[in-house]
Amino acid sequence: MGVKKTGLGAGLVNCPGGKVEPGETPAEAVARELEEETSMTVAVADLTPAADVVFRFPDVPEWDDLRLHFFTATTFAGEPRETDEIAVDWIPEAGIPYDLMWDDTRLWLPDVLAGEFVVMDVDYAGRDKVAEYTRVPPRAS
Ligand SMILES: COc1nc(N)nc2c1ncn2[C@H]1C[C@H](O)[C@@H](COP(=O)(O)OP(=O)(O)OP(=O)(O)O)O1
Repeated sequence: MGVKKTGLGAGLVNCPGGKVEPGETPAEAVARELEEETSMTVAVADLTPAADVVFRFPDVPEWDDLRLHFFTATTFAGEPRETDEIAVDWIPEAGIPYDLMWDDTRLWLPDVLAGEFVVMDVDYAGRDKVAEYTRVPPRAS
């Protein structure tokens, strides 16, 4: 993970990622974004679904709802390299800087790192504070 340099969430610490392009699965998008943003590579088959989180921003009408598909992997190639998009590096689990990340991350990433698959709905108050959240059953698609 690292400091995102551009776009939504610039200045926050986040994991590599980005939007799913037409024709891609979320896992294919993760593999592509990881390589674009860090130069590391991972095979789609080596990605494990780890979280499915929907964010709503009712106070910010110009922001659409977002759905985040988060994956983990233990098999990959390369080492993180800073790019124009994110200043990535390895961060030890005990040092994850939740105070510098999207406010929702602290609600689900610890359970993901403990091995759970997390499905959650999160409503923000304004642009940067979680108002409420709910763990929900796995979605149909
Ligand atoms: C509340 O919103 C978010 N919370 C969390 N925890 N993570 C988020 C949120 N919004 C985006 N993210 C993640 C998803 C990705 O890992 C990164 C970047 O997402 P984004 O789609 O904004 O990335 P871009 O670099 O703008 O996309 P492209 O590379 O496709 O242009 O942050």
